[in-house]
Amino acid sequence: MTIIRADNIYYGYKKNSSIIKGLSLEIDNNITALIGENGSGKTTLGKLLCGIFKPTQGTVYINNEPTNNMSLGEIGKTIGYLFQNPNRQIFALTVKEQMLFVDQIMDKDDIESKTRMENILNYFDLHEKLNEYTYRLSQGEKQRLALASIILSNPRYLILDEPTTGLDIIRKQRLADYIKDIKVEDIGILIISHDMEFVNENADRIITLSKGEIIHDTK
Ligand SMILES: Nc1ncnc2c1ncn2[C@@H]1O[C@H](COP(=O)(O)OP(=O)(O)OP(=O)(O)O)[C@@H](O)[C@H]1O
Repeated sequence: MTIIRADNIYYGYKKNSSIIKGLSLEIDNNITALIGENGSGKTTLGKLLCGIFKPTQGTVYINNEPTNNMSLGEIGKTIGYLFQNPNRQIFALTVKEQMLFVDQIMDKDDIESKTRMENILNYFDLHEKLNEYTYRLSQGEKQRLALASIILSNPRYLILDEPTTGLDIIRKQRLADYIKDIKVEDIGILIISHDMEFVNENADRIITLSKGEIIHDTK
């Protein structure tokens, strides 16, 4: 089932120069990896697919709906995006506040959402950090908190930009296990990564980008 579709999209940061050049792509709810050399446009494409950027030409569809006029909030109900730098995602003073912020947005029954929050924090080994200031967390802990808070909002699809950066071997394995677990729940994932070992072990499909164009797709 196609979740995200890009139809002949273009995007550039400067006038008359495109980073993404007439790219078309269909992504289903599998585990897809997006690889390519530095500067090939992976992060730019990830941000286009989740609506942070709007294409200068062409259209991105989510569940067959064009996203041109959708707000980031609307898209965010379906797609969760993990920034390459977790500092861009973490804005609350403490771990608990970061998680509760998402919770309040979700507007769910208290006990149910509290249990869900605790389970997710346990899963990412953050339960003992509940009252910790976020600025005191290590890079790997920030990465896990950013991911935990996205997952709490229950997205149908996840875009993870360099999710293994700053993770040790055990945490990387935990992330791989998590990816397998949520695949069972029918949540699709796009992993943007340079970590070929992680990609080869976990992805069902590998898309290679070069100079803003798809040059290889194992689908
Ligand atoms: N905010 C920006 N303003 C101007 N140019 C930008 C901006 N962000 C990215 N670029 C340029 O766009 C191109 C693609 O960048 P992008 O971050 O999408 O590549 P990437 O494949 O994710 O790279 P990396 O593997 O290094 O993370 C690069 O040449 C980069 O310098």
